[in-house]
Amino acid sequence: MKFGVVTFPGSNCDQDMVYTLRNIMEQEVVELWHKDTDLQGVDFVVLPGGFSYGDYLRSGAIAQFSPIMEKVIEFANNGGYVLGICNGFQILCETGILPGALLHNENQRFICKNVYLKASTSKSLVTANADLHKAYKIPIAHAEGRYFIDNEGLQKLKDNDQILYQYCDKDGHITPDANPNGSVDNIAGVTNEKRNVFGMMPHPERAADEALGNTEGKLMFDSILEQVQ
Ligand SMILES: NC(=O)CC[C@H](N)C(=O)O
Repeated sequence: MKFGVVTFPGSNCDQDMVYTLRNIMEQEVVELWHKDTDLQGVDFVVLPGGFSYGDYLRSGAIAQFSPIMEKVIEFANNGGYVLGICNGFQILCETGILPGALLHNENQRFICKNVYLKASTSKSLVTANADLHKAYKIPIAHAEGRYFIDNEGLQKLKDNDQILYQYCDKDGHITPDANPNGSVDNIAGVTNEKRNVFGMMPHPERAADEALGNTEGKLMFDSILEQVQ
């Protein structure tokens, strides 16, 4: 599969993503620049984590207007696969392709630590392989990760089975104590109604290499490749 990883000024997880896709998952990867207006025929676009445009105004608020985003939005609207990790998720919410918004963490601090996640549905490319009863240990690193959506939007997410991941404790219980940032319903990731766009705050690409001592994030990439190929 041919992946395109977009770098914005201020992205800092782009090379982690390129490394994981190219070296661990052994896929073809095209490195795309925010000023590009050609997706070079990729099958799957990834918007990586970081601080695009310095997180000015709000994380993702400026990146959504990058030249490449016009193409990414067109690609997504035509059914193309798009995955946003952390800042990528923030950008996708800013564009409105994904529902909801990412607000400042409840404690108003940048949080960098391992958390536990549970896949909430197996009906998606990224969670198809997940054991719905297992808590996966994946790192987070963000200041604006508190997922917010109004009650009507939340109901719609639930009715359409669009919640991908929820924060939980190590035994898989979804409790307020296991919620690192104050997200509505412990939500850590969502998909769109058409199920071709995915966003999540945790970083599976930082937990995919044995050298890092945790490969629980690799499952998500395995899942994507198994479903699409
Ligand atoms: N690792 C990331 O992508 C996090 C950066 C993000 N802009 C924030 O909320 O702090």
